[in-house]
Amino acid sequence: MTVRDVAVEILLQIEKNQAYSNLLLNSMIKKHQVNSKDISLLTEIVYGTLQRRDTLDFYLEGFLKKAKKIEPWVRVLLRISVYQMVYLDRVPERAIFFEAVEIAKKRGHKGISSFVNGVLRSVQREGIPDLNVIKEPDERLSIKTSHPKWLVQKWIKQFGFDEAEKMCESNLLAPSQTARVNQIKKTVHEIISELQSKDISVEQGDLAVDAIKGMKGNLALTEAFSEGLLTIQDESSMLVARALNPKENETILDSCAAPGGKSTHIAELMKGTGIVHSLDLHEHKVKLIKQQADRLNLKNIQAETMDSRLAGDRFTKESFDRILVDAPCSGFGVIRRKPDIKYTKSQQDVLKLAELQKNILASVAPLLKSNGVLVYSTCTVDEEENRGVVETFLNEHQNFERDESAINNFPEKLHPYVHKGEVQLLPHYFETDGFYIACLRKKG
Ligand SMILES: C[S@@+](CC[C@H](N)C(=O)[O-])C[C@H]1O[C@@H](n2cnc3c(N)ncnc32)[C@H](O)[C@@H]1O
Repeated sequence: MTVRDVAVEILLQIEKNQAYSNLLLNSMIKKHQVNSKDISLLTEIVYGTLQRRDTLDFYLEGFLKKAKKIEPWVRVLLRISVYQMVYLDRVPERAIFFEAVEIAKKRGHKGISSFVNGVLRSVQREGIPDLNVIKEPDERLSIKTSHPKWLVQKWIKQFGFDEAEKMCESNLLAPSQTARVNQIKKTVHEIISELQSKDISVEQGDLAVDAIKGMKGNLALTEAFSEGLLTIQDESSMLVARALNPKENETILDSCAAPGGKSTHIAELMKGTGIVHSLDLHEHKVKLIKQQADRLNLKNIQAETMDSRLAGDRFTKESFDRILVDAPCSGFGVIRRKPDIKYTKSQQDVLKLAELQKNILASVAPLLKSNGVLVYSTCTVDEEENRGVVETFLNEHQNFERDESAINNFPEKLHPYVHKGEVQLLPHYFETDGFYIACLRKKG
């Protein structure tokens, strides 16, 4: 199968089965033994086409008017072809046309291949339509950046038009790769010079003191990763354990812990002492926490499969020094990494998730000691989750208050975004994931 054959197959499965783009891409690369030089083109076509799906449909609309019903695979093929024509300078148009026609012949018949050829030739001849013909600003932003209109309208209401526009545009960029240094084993400077001596160019991160950035290629394949010196993690996520601020020998609950990014960070900050109880609802995901703890040689993590809404049946009241609720959320902060999120998540999902987050917080709150710290975090930017959930929690739990101590020690460049013990990072502020962190304390 050629790169474009595989791209059509992946995009079709995402559409039909709502498969996760990142997981499916990795498994298809393995299944079809895509060679390393083709992986970047495949990734670019799959993510680019997915990121710009609605824009591409808008471009194609005028050329498809006379067509009766278009089969899903034909639409996907046209989308990837127009994506390459419009956004990828280095791919010659004759290669795009030739491959599109070959795929259409293989998957369909001669009639379909002439149809595909005809549509693409018309796009080439007449050019793509100007997006400025869309008069309504919210509709134009929705089509231009390929975010559903309800979400664009919600973000305009929440952040204002300019901020919403910046966020939608930055969601189209490729995510950066950062890693956390396991500071039990090496300092950030030691790791940087070690990697540089192997011609891997890296530098210190911008926001988190544990971060290195700028690496190209797959970090999971490096020696430093398999030796447990590094964990791939976005810098915004690294701020969560710093906000929790665990101390050596403490007892910590991480109530939604898989795949273990933050549990392992907490365990590292405790230098392998004390205990981190890491819960997750799904058994297969709990295995991932154990794998990460083993890779990093962390003995102070105890991972268990459990619904954290039932944690009160398993643990005694007031038994934890600190609790983290890194909650299941809509994920609107990680659209760069998982573009499918913007098409699959609905406002109803947001409301359900906010309810689940409130229930998890309410269940774990009694397990925290007096003066203990509760951190609630999400990788979303949605106000009905995030701030809305914290406000409901504080109204219903008068024995809790906002806690500014740890979050005020964040690097100075974050200060404009820190307010009363909470921080909302949007992806365009520092090219990180969009992330929300709130620190609360149980009154003594
Ligand atoms: C945002 S992810 C956690 C990421 C993790 N903290 C990390 O840094 O790697 C949310 C997790 O919550 C889990 N989850 C969802 N509902 C849950 C529940 N009721 N109890 C425990 N875990 C739950 C999901 O399986 C998912 O792994």
